Amino acid sequence: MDKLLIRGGHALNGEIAMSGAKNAALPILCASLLTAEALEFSNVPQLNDISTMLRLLGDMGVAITRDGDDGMVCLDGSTLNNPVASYEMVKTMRASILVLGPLLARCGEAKVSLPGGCAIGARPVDQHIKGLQAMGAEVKVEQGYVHARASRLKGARICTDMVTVTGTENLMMAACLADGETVIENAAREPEVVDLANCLVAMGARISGAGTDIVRIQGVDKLHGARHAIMPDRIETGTYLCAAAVTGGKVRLTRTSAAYLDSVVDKLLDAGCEIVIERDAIQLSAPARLKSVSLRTAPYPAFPTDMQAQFMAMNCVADGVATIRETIFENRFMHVNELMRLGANIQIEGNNAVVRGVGQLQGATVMATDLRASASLIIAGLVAQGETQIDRIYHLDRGYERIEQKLSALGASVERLR
Ligand SMILES: CC(=O)N[C@H]1[C@@H](OP(=O)(O)OP(=O)(O)OC[C@H]2O[C@@H](n3ccc(=O)[nH]c3=O)[C@H](O)[C@@H]2O)O[C@H](CO)[C@@H](O)[C@@H]1O
Ligand SMILES: C=C(OP(=O)(O)O)C(=O)O
Repeated sequence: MDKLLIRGGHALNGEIAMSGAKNAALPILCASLLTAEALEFSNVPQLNDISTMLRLLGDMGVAITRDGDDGMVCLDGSTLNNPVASYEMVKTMRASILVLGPLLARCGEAKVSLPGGCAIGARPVDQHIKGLQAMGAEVKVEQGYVHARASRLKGARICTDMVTVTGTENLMMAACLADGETVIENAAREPEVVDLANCLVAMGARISGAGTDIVRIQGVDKLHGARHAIMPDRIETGTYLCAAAVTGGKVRLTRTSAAYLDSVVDKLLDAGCEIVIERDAIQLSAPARLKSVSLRTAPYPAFPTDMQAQFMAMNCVADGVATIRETIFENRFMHVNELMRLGANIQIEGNNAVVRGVGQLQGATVMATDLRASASLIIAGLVAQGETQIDRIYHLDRGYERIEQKLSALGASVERLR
């Protein structure tokens, strides 16, 4: 199993380009299930989750052409013949549930394994199922699989119990081919939902309100082929900003946008960083010592849960005491014990973590437990004295494209041990 060895103490300086967003690319690839015409996507990141999704779509009969080097992926759903997502596929990637809505809408049936819990929480999919039932689907959950049938879905008014990102995406895709209008209330406003909606509209869907909490979809008989460029990864961007901030560095991140990062940029300014926003780049200059910043995670446009662990790592070496409140996932503090192995001072009280900044972290061997926890350990390792070895980095390869090359290009000492 691959490990990462980091020799801390190098300030990150220079310029690197950001990749396409994992969490936009995953639902957008699933949109290929909605049409028999070809789709061409650019800026698709090379990540394990993307390979898993392409394998899953391939299993279902979608024809795939991928040019790894330039992020192009072409999908042709005219040969779709197997509306089934097996446990073997789904267990490695929760986002596989995103095939449920489009499969059902196009094929009239779908059999998709329940994703099950994961390190950060139970993550049920009851809202996805409730929404499809409201659209007239007959849904049974048996032997770990969701079996859904509907000769044609019917438009419906759906109000989800909580804001759910993939739930909104699944229902939005299903509604594109439903009979009549679907209204999703309490919809997720995440930029990735908007990117998916833009792609669906390019395919002929009739969607309004994406990016607000009420999305309206007027069903059409069929969708057609289209081209779409995946949006930049705001979480990858935020992660490199934190890495530069913690090491006292100065970086320019290109092929990205600050437009989706207001809450993160605000916290970095509060921490004492200087930030220059360009049209498709962001520059950050770190202060000699960061100030602690408290935060509370919540659905977009509030502070993203996917950046919580990275800010926790920054706060470990900042001046002062920060309170970090996680409100989205019930178990997203798995990185805390590992950060403490590096000398951090953190106390957990329910869904609050109180972080008291220390003068210096010390390198140690730590274990990555989930994707963003892994990122937080890298950030901590970059500023720790001596060597930090991070085990189980397969989590990292799900969501960060060429991370050791990108960090090395900024002057970090990072080595993959195989
Ligand atoms: C592939 C992808 O885009 N992943 C993102 C997506 O995950 P994902 O879409 O899985 O997360 P959700 O927005 O659905 O989850 C939000 C909360 O709602 C709960 N819930 C959700 C659906 C449901 O049917 N029932 C239910 O109880 C979840 O357990 C969680 O507590 O949004 C999360 C929250 O921004 C991010 O951390 C993930 O990176
Ligand atoms: C939790 C994440 O991803 P997923 O929903 O795919 O597990 C993430 O991107 O931080």
